[in-house]
Amino acid sequence: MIVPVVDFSAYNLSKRDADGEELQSLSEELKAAFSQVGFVFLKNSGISQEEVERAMESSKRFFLQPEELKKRFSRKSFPNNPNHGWVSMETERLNPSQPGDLKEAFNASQLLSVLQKWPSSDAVRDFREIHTAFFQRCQELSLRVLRVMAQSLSLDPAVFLNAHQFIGTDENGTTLRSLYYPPLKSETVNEGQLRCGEHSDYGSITLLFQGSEGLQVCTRAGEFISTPSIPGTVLVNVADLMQRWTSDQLLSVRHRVLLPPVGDSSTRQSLAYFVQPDNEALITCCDGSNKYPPVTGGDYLLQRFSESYGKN
Ligand SMILES: O=C(O)CCC(=O)C(=O)O
Ligand SMILES: [Fe+2]
Repeated sequence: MIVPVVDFSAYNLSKRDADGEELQSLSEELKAAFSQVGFVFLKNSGISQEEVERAMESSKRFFLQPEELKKRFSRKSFPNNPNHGWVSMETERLNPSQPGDLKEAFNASQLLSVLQKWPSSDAVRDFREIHTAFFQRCQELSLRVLRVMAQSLSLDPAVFLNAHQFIGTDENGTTLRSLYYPPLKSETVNEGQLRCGEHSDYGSITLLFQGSEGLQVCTRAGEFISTPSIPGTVLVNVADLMQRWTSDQLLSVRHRVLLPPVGDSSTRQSLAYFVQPDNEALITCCDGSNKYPPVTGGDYLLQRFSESYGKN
């Protein structure tokens, strides 16, 4: 199994609308990828490699600051939005049966909230502006992908869009997460510990921009295979709530980030844009079946967060 590369030119962000025939063939390619592999590389999406590098470079300056400075922005220290902010090394376990992940992250969500706190010391003065702009570009692209996905299942093209109307506000949990995997010494790594434990994502879809290799994706036969990092593309995957929404027609697949080889002290960066349905959107199986009970986007997300961060 390899992750297919699909050309998104027909509905590229610089285009106002798409030609009907081109859109139809794009939707067929996406359906094949999402129903068989769960992941697809999109090329010519409209988000440039320069935009990705700018966001990664600004994040890296934040992560390289002393711990005390980062702590001021810790996740859970903002009562208005418990998900926003910095996550320190080994705090999160995406595979709850294994030790904490060897990564740091910064989650940005609810951009429009005036209460949101953003890093603003000299080294990271541009952090808010760059992350907000990148969030908005990812938002535009995700809505386009969701529209094509609805068409791929012969549904009303607006069916997924209607449940993603409030991205960026406090009524929607969509998050841009910048990830930094620091250099590791193999002596200090615990048994079973990874850079990012085996998991599937929670929401509707995820856009992932990787600075280097390291991601592995699980095949239907249960074997993890390494994916390349292809500059200029965005890796898109179906997440758990979308699999449930589509009554398992589209697959949310487990993935993980491996440790670097022994003696390799390189760092790794990625940007993950986790698209979530609106908190109040009621997700019911889109084929009209009752394979899964209806759940709201907000309740589903809270339940999944409590599993990966523990109860405290
Ligand atoms: O860093 C990566 O490449 C993947 C991260 C990931 O899968 C996640 O945070 O959900
Ligand atoms: Fe993931």
